[in-house]
Amino acid sequence: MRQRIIAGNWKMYKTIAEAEQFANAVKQAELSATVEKVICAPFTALSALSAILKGTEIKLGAQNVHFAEEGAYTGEISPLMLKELGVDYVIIGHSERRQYFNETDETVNKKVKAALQHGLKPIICVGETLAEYEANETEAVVRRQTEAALQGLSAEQVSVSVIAYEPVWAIGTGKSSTAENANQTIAYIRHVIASQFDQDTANAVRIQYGGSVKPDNVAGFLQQSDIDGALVGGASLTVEGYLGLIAGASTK
Ligand SMILES: O=C(CO)COP(=O)(O)O
Repeated sequence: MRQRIIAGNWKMYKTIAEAEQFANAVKQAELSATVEKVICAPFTALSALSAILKGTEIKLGAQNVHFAEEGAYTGEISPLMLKELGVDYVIIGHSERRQYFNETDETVNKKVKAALQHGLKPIICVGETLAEYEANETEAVVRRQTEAALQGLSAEQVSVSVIAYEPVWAIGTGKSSTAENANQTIAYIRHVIASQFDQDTANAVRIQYGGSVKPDNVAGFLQQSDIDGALVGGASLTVEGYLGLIAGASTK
């Protein structure tokens, strides 16, 4: 049985003070132990959050990482720096980074390998654009992105990774995919992994859905056969929203 995982992707929101306020509020709450809980915060807030959340079940994630340990890469953050901050997960290949910052399937693969090499668990984002969806290219796109991201990994490394299927047309729009359609695409991604590696690895890897997930729809996604969690933007920014997502993900 795969453990459910809810990750909040705060994107470029929350100053350190706002992040501290959020963390101090959430750590007071009774949280379901069955769901793995992650907050992917801006780099600037990671140190403060690490101190506040130490000893709680809430894990820290980053939203990007460079593939080099160090070097002349102005503005970048290395896996070593994230590990030093107590970060467990790192989002790699988010569609906003593919769209605005030239992230490619090749750089995603390099970053995934570097993250795993330094003990970070990648949350690897795949998903089609609206144009690709309307052209019935969803499966071709997620196959290409998944195979490229996982190329050269061991079965064990894939098993500890997380994939996030995020149809770009559902991100920030309020128009999520249906639970059934999301499950169909995620089952296809699992099939791709079974072909690239083996069925046991495909059965072990956790695959999230992301794209307008809210406390009032998260349970519907998690009740699907192949969906193991959610990667959530907007709804994870408030304490009430984040707690609601955890509660919704805890229902059978
Ligand atoms: O991009 C997302 C998470 O990485 C989804 O964002 P929303 O939940 O705001 O649609």
